[in-house]
Amino acid sequence: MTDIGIVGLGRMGANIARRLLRAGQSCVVWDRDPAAIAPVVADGARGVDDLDGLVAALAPTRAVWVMLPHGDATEAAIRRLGELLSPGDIAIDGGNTHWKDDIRRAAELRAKGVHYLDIGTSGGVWGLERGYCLMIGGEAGPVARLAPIFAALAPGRGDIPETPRREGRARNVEEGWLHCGGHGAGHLVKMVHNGIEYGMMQALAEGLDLLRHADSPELPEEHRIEVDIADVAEVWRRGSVVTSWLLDLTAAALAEDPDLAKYSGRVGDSGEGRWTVQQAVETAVSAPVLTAALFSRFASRDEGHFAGKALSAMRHGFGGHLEPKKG
Ligand SMILES: O=C(CO)[C@H](O)[C@H](O)COP(=O)(O)O
Repeated sequence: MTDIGIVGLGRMGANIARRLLRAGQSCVVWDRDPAAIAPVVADGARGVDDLDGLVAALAPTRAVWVMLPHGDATEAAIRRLGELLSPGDIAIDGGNTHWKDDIRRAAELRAKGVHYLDIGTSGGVWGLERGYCLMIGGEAGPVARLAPIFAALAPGRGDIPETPRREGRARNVEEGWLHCGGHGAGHLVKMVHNGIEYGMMQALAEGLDLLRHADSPELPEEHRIEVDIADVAEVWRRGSVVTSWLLDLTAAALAEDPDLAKYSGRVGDSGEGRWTVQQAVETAVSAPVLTAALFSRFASRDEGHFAGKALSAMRHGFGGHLEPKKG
């Protein structure tokens, strides 16, 4: 494999470049922030000043991996790559783009003979050490060409036991990378992965919240139980049915501070949960857990809290119940 280009050296892109460099793959890297380029160059990449320079520095046939926030930044980079790349080259979007955008872009790039792959990339800030789970959409040819890149980025088999009765299926899946289907399939699978992530996170958070409040003054005294949720999260990591990486991360955070005081309780979102719920509506598939998890994030923001005010107004209206104005 010749050099690969990496565009965007944020939390994900820089470590993707580093993991490839560690595997012996040469990389040409660019970020619009020059300060982000230098540390990756120090780790062995070749830095360039702009996207044009990146494409010029790569030998045909090229592969350029864009790892930018979804939306305008990614769209602009892919559009410019469409102008710069030559027939046979491959443009990759490894971010969290909506899969419908992939279908449109792939058609636009195909008209110029440029291949396009959408790659859902999971592993977060731990990917450098643990590897990245890759969910790939696009034509089989470019996927096969980049197989060594995917193998280097993926976690590998590790110590995960083999799933019985998988004989005859693609081995690379067990190493952590999957060609999910045609254009858009990679980001579709990643979108739903993130929707599931919301649901799992929400379930853990609600369960721990219940235990944290098991000594609530709402309960009669003889029913109040004090629970150390940092220890509960830790013990659940060991052989329980709910073991998971999300639980590992939760246990680590609770060990540091059982009150999680550095967080406000306001939970953001980057869009994939919303798209998952939209997908559920468009396909008439019932997804109540994923939807509730998304809506719970919205509620966490307490912006205006108008619904609560409306409820109080109705309670006041029909029952004379008075609720004090928030202080
Ligand atoms: O893709 C990811 C994890 O798989 C990203 O961390 C993403 O930001 C998570 O989604 P959100 O920001 O909406 O919680």
